[in-house]
Amino acid sequence: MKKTPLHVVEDTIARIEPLNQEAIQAAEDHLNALTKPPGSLGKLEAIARQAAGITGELAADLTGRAVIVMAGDHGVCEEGVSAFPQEVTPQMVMNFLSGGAAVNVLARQTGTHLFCVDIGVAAELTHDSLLSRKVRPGTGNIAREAAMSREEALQAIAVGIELVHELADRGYRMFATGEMGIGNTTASAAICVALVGMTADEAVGLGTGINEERRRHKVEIVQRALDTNQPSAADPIDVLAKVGGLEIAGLVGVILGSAARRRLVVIDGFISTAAALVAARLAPEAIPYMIGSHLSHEQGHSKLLAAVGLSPMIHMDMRLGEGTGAVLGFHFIDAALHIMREMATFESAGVSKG
Ligand SMILES: Cc1cc2ncn([C@H]3O[C@H](COP(=O)(O)O)[C@@H](O)[C@H]3O)c2cc1C
Ligand SMILES: O=C(O)c1cccnc1
Repeated sequence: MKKTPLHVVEDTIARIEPLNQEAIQAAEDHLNALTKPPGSLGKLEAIARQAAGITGELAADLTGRAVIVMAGDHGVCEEGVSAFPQEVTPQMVMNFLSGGAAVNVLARQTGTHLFCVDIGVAAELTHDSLLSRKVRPGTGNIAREAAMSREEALQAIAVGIELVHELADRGYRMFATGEMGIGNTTASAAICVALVGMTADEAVGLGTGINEERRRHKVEIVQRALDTNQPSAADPIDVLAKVGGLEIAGLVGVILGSAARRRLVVIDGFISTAAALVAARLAPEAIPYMIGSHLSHEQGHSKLLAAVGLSPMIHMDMRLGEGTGAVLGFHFIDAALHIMREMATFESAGVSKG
């Protein structure tokens, strides 16, 4: 009998193990034997320790890597919350599939395979490389109704989990989260208000580039979404279903699945971090498998990252999404692993210790 989405989610969470402390200690000992003052490579050292704790290896080969771009539409677009129309979502999906989006370029530079999933685009899409896993064609308008049912939220999480299992079985060892969905900074801001306790004004940013007047309107819409739906802060799936998004739910699954399969998962910007927060609230044991990539220019990202317990690797003033920041972050993970593999030790180089 096929497992229900609820079982898939529960089994996945139950499988998440703590990091390998012995491997972390071995990485720490190796880092301290290298020709540098202890700790002087900062976050590169933290990444090396984390990668060791996840993989159980001193310097794992993480060349098999994928960015998973979940695409879904948002009913709340009818409230005028984005600078761009909803049709851009399917149009960008086709752009990902033909290799022309920013994330494609950055993925190619880091040897990353891109998988694009239609988990909820409000248009019929067919393409040989598109993973068609539509749970429903777009969410409900959260200013008036729930984004989706609880069952649909669980189904979308299960889509992400099952994809990670499939890719992990095919040899992928590291994942990046990516998304496309016009209107999804509104849903992400609503998640921040519901789960972090930020005010709508703190959580709402400019998204694709609205002006301050439209941002004020977006704040009101987010507040209305919370007043209408009354999500329960104690129940992350309730929050996801009532004010979230299908692509956000899919990414919750990607993150939980990565943790269950002991894969490092690099979290992109504001929207991906909203998914990371839901995953963290469902399964705090998944947090050690996550790495924050960059600090998005989107207002609220810094508080959101802190709520998950992540510290971004880079500050590039980016505010695009798609997985761009996460894939860029792969360069730094590669840098950390090269240090582990190639640097001389005090002993091998004949350098005196302090
Ligand atoms: C051409 C284009 C490409 C994008 N790639 C990612 N996003 C980003 O912008 C959207 C969120 O912003 P908002 O909530 O303001 O709509 C998401 O689709 C996100 O991935 C894009 C947006 C546009 C216009
Ligand atoms: O940080 C992000 O992910 C982001 C910010 C603005 C618009 N789209 C994505």
